[in-house]
Amino acid sequence: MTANIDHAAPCGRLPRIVVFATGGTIVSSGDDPTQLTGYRIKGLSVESLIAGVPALKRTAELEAEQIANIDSMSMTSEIWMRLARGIEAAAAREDVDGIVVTHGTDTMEETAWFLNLVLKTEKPVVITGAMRPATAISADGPLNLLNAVRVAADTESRGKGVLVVLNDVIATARDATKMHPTNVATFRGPDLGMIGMISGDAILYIGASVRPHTTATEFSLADLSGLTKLPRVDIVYSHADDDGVFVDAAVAAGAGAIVHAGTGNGSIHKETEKALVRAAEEGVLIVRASRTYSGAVTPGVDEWQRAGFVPSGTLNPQKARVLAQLVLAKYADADAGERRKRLADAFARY
Ligand SMILES: NC(=O)CC[C@H](N)C(=O)O
Repeated sequence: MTANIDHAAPCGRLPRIVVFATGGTIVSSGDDPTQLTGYRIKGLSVESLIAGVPALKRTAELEAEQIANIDSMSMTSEIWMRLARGIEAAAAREDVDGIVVTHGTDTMEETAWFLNLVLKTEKPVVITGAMRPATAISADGPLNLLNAVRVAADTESRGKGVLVVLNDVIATARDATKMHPTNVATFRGPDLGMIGMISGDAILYIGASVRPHTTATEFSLADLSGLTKLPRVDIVYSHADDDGVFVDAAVAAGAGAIVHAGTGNGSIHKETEKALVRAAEEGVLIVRASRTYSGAVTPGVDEWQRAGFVPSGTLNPQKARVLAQLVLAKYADADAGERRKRLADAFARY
């Protein structure tokens, strides 16, 4: 069904959307319009971004809140928690119809996935950013922001989980993945996660995620109330000549879980396997993900299953890491066996 923004405003007033800004390319500046890489955040604020898109005024009543102003490769779980608390407070307000988050694209998928698992709201939460800095020729940020606000203002976007909107695509937080370092069509790939599109000013949904999200997950901000950051989980990336050095380093650094970004179907080098089995025996949770970035990782050989390694299914390594962090946070007091069972259940469910 098509919903046009002109028809989405609740009874005679413009929808009220709260924009939470965290930084990213969308507020970055180059030295001149042709500088498309190597730019930096140089003091542009979310207000200046909004002021540069006059059409926003006709689309929604906007409120802006700056949560951070960083490049998202330096994102932290401390910011995630602050952001999630801000969103929940805004979403609880009766006069607020939707939420937009502006964010760098590097870790956008991780932030979106975290929010998708913990937020307890049916109101639309849309995350957007840009691939070209605000100063660039053909900057993509202004239209992405306008489209994100349109999607957040559309009543059809309610209850769909956190949505990633970039380059006219509406994708689920679960499946959207950054696939290109510079192209504006970076969120794409074999498992794109696209459930809708923006065509002109029309918003067209063509699907929905069947995995539980937001109000239907076991996770919430209440589980994280005593924490200033999420538990440590490291990703170890496999390759020829691999060995257990980084696994041992992760255990020594206090990792509660390790996500192994294996070759192929979550495969593990025989030298690394010894270190992972040792880590599992010490109670560290082990997730087998894949560096192939598509398809599903299945349970694998008997030895891996006996050691309690959990296959990541269709979650990529960085999203598997976030899910493992939430399991560790929620089930911190459980014994190792129970925690591992919760982890396996979470990967099967979400
Ligand atoms: N296109 C981008 O947003 C990437 C720029 C920056 N590295 C960030 O993620 O914030």
